[in-house]
Amino acid sequence: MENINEEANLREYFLNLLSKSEIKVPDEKIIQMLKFLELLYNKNQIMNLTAIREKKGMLEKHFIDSLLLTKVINDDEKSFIDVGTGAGFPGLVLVIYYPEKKFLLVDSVRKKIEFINEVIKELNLQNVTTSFERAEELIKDRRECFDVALCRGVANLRIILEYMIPFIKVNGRFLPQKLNLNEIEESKNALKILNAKINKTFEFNLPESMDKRIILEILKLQKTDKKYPRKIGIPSKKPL
Ligand SMILES: C[S@@+](CC[C@H](N)C(=O)[O-])C[C@H]1O[C@@H](n2cnc3c(N)ncnc32)[C@H](O)[C@@H]1O
Repeated sequence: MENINEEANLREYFLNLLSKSEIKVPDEKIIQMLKFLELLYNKNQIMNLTAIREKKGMLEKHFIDSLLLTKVINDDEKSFIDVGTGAGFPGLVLVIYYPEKKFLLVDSVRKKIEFINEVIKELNLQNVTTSFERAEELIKDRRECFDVALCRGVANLRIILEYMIPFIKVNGRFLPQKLNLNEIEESKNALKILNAKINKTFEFNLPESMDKRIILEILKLQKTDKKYPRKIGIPSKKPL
């Protein structure tokens, strides 16, 4: 009985967050997202997947935060890569939200990708593949393949620009999520070298905590020189 009540409460809480954020999600996808939440919560008891340990916090700070991207993603964008997806944010939430789009979720830590593979199997998701390579390695067979690149919480903007811009097609978009605009100034050199520009910044507040969230829209203007990204570890040790 208690379980049924908890489930109903959480669902109500999620619906309320979605409504405050003006994000519409059909019923069958809500059910899938709540199953993903349950799997994450249970796995997080035995393995450190996220520092947010309670379900309501996960719903706001992981699920709603990931879904903010739906306000920026366009219908004609079909192929996505999420690097450093961790426990699946933002990528796996968007896999559920957009069954007609294709996703590649990447993390260098095998056990995180194994968790994601469990969720994919459990929810029978068909529009996603995964890899536990590092971005600097994976690029060799995925250069300029994706309409959109995603990356949340991985590293400073100038570092992730070097990881991500090479994956995107010319005229494609990189949509990193950030907490503030502080890293833009020091990323100017990286943007120039990688032939990319910041086109827009979108600002949001999470619906409960009111914490600020930023999504940057970065356009890839021309092909990236094949020497980028540099070898494993160099982008983070010696950022552009
Ligand atoms: C702080 S976690 C963020 C996870 C998730 N994106 C989120 O926002 O909850 C950063 C993740 O990036 C991964 N990572 C860092 N550098 C990477 C690289 N070069 N290639 C692939 N994954 C990387 C780490 O293994 C880690 O899981």
